[in-house]
Amino acid sequence: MACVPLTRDLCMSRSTLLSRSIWGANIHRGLATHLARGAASAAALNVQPRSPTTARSVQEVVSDDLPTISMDGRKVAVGWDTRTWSRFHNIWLRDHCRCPQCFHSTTKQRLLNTFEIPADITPSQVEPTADGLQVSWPSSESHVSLYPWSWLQKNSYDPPLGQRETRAEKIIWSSKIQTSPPTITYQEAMAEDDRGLYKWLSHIDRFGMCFISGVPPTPEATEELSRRIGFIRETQYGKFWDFTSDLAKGDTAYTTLALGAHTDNTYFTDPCGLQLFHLLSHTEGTGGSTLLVDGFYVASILKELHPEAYSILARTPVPAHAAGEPSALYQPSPPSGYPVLGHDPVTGELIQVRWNNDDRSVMNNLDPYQVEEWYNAIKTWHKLLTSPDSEYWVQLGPGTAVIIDNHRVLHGRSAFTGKRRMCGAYIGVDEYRSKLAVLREKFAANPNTPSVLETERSIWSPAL
Ligand SMILES: C[N+](C)(C)CCCC[C@H](N)C(=O)O
Ligand SMILES: O=C(O)CCC(=O)C(=O)O
Repeated sequence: MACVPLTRDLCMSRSTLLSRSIWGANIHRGLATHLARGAASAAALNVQPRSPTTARSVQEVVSDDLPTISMDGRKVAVGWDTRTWSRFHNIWLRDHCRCPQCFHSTTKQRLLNTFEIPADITPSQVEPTADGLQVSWPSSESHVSLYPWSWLQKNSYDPPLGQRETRAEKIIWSSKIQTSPPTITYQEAMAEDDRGLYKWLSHIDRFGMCFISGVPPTPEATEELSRRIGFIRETQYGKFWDFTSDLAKGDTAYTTLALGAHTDNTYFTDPCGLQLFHLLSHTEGTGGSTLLVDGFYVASILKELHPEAYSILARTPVPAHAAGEPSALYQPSPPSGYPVLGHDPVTGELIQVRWNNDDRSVMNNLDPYQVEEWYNAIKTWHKLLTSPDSEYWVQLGPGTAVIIDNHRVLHGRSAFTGKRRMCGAYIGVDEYRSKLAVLREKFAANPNTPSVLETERSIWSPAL
């Protein structure tokens, strides 16, 4: 649809211009997608109509269903309906051009030199099209950008429209989950079409853990299973671990001691994302049950019943160390550590639990007036963690592995006697979330559109 430039920064689509008496010539209707349509009033746009046209005529203008577009100063406003407008800075739009000159269509990396965009850049034309908002930029050779409406809605920042790629809803659980814990079979997990792998990772994403039944009771099969998700995260404990109570490594996991509910790697800046355990054998003794606790469930109760304690655990950094191996002395960066309850700085949602009281270092950063309330807070936290309502005890055995989200689910074990052989692996949180994102692209895409694997990954992928 050709554009008829009206003034420096305004344009009307030719058909719109010819077929309508347009209110405030810089207004046209656009694709309202699933949103109710309605006329935008001049007041809402803070725009002086170019001709004495009432808002009503704007409503009459709704012949096609494209959003209303307006430009004021350094922004383009998109009217999704009478109450819902998004404003995008010109420089922001230019910076996010996805044309092949500005954005590498294979590597999905920005090619445009952001820093050469004039601070006062203004479109020479803006036009709503069925494919999205089309913006022409003043330059020696005309440069046209196109922004799909759904992309603009997802990435609207003024205001946020709540259409961001939200993570799958979390299903928080108590000890009652033992009646039907999330489980997949080894065959499903290993199936080459990855559908079972997607089911497995979707369970982990929702529940924070998942059992895998029918696993051949060998370290080799367990390692192969772990690698289905991503490469194994190597640490001072090695890559794939196969351990017992021989203090082969300087950590109480390599003893017969009980381990209270904890998350691993609190001494790392970046604790592992997933941890898989498979008990290969336990002979000549008893005990060694596995403890699982949903840290998000316990945090939700703490927040409800003890908001002050929640707030202290959410803001007080906790130092930690791993110093049992002569060749290693781990502390997080910064050494002051991170709070027990970590939150998304944008959404405020709880996204991480970091808790290992055994690995906790010296609390030398506490506000002197905070010391006792901090200890009261962790006592309250511990009381909830160790309640029968929270603790899910399960006896693992050869053939049944369990994988946990180490940013959410705490684990532990009861003391034991005899010979007990456990194997497993860490997977990095980014490797886990990347694999889940790729599988979601493959399987959760709109069934009416070809799988993204048959086409290029969209340059409009919500993750980019
Ligand atoms: C898993 N594996 C047996 C290899 C090591 C266990 C290390 C446990 C450590 N205290 C932590 O909480 O991170
Ligand atoms: O031995 C177990 O069952 C668990 C050990 C443990 O908690 C760990 O390795 O982090």
